[in-house]
Formats: sequence, C-alpha cells, structure tokens
Amino acid sequence: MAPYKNLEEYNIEVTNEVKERFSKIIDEIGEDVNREGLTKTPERAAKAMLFLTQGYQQDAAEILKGAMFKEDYDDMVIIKDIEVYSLCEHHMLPFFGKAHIAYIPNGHIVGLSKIPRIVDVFARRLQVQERLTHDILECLNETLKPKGVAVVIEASHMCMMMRGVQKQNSVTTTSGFRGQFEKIETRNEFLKLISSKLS
Ligand SMILES: Nc1nc2c(ncn2[C@@H]2O[C@H](COP(=O)(O)OP(=O)(O)OP(=O)(O)O)[C@@H](O)[C@H]2O)c(=O)[nH]1
Ligand SMILES: [Zn+2]
Repeated sequence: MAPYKNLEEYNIEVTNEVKERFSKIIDEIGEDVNREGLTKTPERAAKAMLFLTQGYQQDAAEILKGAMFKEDYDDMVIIKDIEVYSLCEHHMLPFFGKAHIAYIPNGHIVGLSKIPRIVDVFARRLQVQERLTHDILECLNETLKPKGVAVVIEASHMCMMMRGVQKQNSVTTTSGFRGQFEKIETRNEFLKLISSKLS
C-alpha cells in the first residue's frame, strides 16, 4: 500500500482502502455496519489508525536537524514526563506512559520541543517498548552527537490489561544509556533528578 502523503488531509486512496478493511472487520465481528451509529465508523477508524501510525512518514533526524544550535552549555539537559502513546506490534493495542530523556551537549543544543516531537515520530508506529526506547536513544545519539544521552520509558500495556494476563497495575520500565551516562555517577544523577518532584 502506498504511503499517504499529506498528514493533514489524509491520502484519499489509502484512507479508502483502510476504511474498506475496517468495514469488513465490523461485519465479521457480527455488527451491522449500516446501522446509524456505525455508518461513518470505518472512515473514522481508518483516519485514527493512519494518525496513530503517521511516524512511518516522518524523519526524526530531519526534525532534530531543523533546530540544532551552537552553544557551549555542557551540563545535563533533562526533559521528563513526556507523554507517550504507542501501539504494540503484537496486538495493535495501545501502550502508554511517560518518557524521560536527557543529554549532555557537545557543542550543540537542540530546540526543546523537538525531543517530544521525535518521541511521537517513533511512538506512532507499531512498536515494542524496548525498540521505541532504542530508536529515540540512537536518533539523538547519531544526530546530535552529544557527550551522553539517556532515555527511560515507563509504560502500561493495554494488551496486558484488557485481555491476556489482565494485570491492571503493572508498569514496564525500559532504559538506554550512551556516552557519559554509561558512567554510574552520571546515570545516578539523571535517575535521581527524574524521580525528584522539584526537578
Ligand atoms: N517485550 C515486549 N513484549 C511485549 C510488548 N508489548 C506486548 N508484549 C508481549 O508480547 C507477547 C506476545 O506473546 P504471544 O504469546 O505471541 O501472544 P499472546 O498469546 O497474545 O500472549 P498473551 O498476551 O500472554 O495472551 C506477550 O507476552 C505481550 O505481553 C513490548 O513492548 N515488549
Ligand atoms: Zn500487545
């Protein structure tokens, strides 16, 4: 299937193809796709699915490169509590939580908003939490080339809550560290700051 080109307008051909498939699914599960409440549902579901997977059409490195500024600051920069909404690749059900990201600049800082933006680029794909963590980590490491980068994600998986093992309160934590964050003191400072209410 060809990727849709314009995220604002949705490519009509792709939306229609996905819509037809949702229509079939609704029929297969025993519902009446022609009843009033459902007539527009295949189209809504198609648009929602294309929105939630738009990361395939986006280039995270280009987003970062668009706002890199020369700066001598070489202490830790932390952006914590970034909301994450993704889809697990096994069940295509949501997993969601928070990302905490830090880097130590090496001559360049990056526009702060670009970090949550690249989280969304990688989250809006079919993912596992481990790969999402590493995608963000490697993109920052390779594009910004900082002295160090750290990514921690804490998330709950709907496929473990609504179905399957049906555990409501388990949280999965994944993490990745590069450069100076591989040193235990730097890593501990980061972990202390992200758990502090005041940071
Ligand atoms: N490592 C990892 N596993 C995940 C993630 N999201 C979902 N899973 C797991 O992927 C596994 C898929 O296992 P399968 O046995 O093939 O699928 P299943 O029969 O639906 O498994 P249950 O969920 O245990 O009912 C499950 O254990 C899920 O909990 C993720 O982000 N990372
Ligand atoms: Zn799953």
